[in-house]
Amino acid sequence: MTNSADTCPSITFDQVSLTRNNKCVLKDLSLELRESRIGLIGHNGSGKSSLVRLINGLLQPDSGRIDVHGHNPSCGPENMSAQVGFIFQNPDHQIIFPTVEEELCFGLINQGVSKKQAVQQVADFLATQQRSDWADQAVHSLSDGQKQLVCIFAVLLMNPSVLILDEPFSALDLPTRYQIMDLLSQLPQQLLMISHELDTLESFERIIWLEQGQVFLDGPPDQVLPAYQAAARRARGL
Ligand SMILES: Nc1ncnc2c1ncn2[C@@H]1O[C@H](COP(=O)(O)OP(=O)(O)OP(=O)(O)O)[C@@H](O)[C@H]1O
Repeated sequence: MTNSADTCPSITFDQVSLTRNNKCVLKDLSLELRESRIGLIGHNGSGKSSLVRLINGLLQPDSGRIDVHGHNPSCGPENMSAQVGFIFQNPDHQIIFPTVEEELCFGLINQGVSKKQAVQQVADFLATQQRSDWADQAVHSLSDGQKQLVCIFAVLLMNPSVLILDEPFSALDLPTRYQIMDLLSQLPQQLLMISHELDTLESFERIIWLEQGQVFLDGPPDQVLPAYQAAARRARGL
């Protein structure tokens, strides 16, 4: 994935702590995120998904301050949807409506666009993606990769300034993964991506490795990714 922008407005975490189920998940975390392509890695349970859910207000911190391009996510996910687009691992957790057109219109209508205008915007957008034939399709008739594309399209139609992807490739075959990586690489938005597939992060500008809710290593991919792989091998006694 190539970088499509230099630096972005900042996402700032200032001494943020988060507890879930009486367990400290993030500890006094301070981060300044300005790069346009940032990867988040770390073992299961290290706090990656929790961290990104703080950015769009799906979770609220116990203490500390978060600023997302000048917006405070304490206003909740509905109010952050214009700033932050969130793409989950499993598209079935995101898709609500029976047809692609209805699914894509939903966010726009929520933003106050009239139904007629939303339908037109969706048609125009699908045309730019050479997917006009998808409008009337039943979402359940699409493959997992195509459903993931629908989720990405739905988010892009809202034109957020930040895109968060939480393991977006785990259910996809290689050609579909490459297709989506190609699409993402061309976007002007700031992009934060959690991935266990390290090759998808190789061209990012910055990789943050979380361990037990704290930053273990933070730097360019050619430093952080090999260190992470070496640690994983050591942990397996290899
Ligand atoms: N829905 C939840 N309710 C309560 N606690 C949760 C929930 N999800 C996660 N946690 C807690 O938060 C901790 C961090 O989880 P999180 O999902 O942020 O980690 P992660 O690094 O994204 O893991 P993974 O790579 O497995 O997705 C977990 O160890 C767990 O204790």
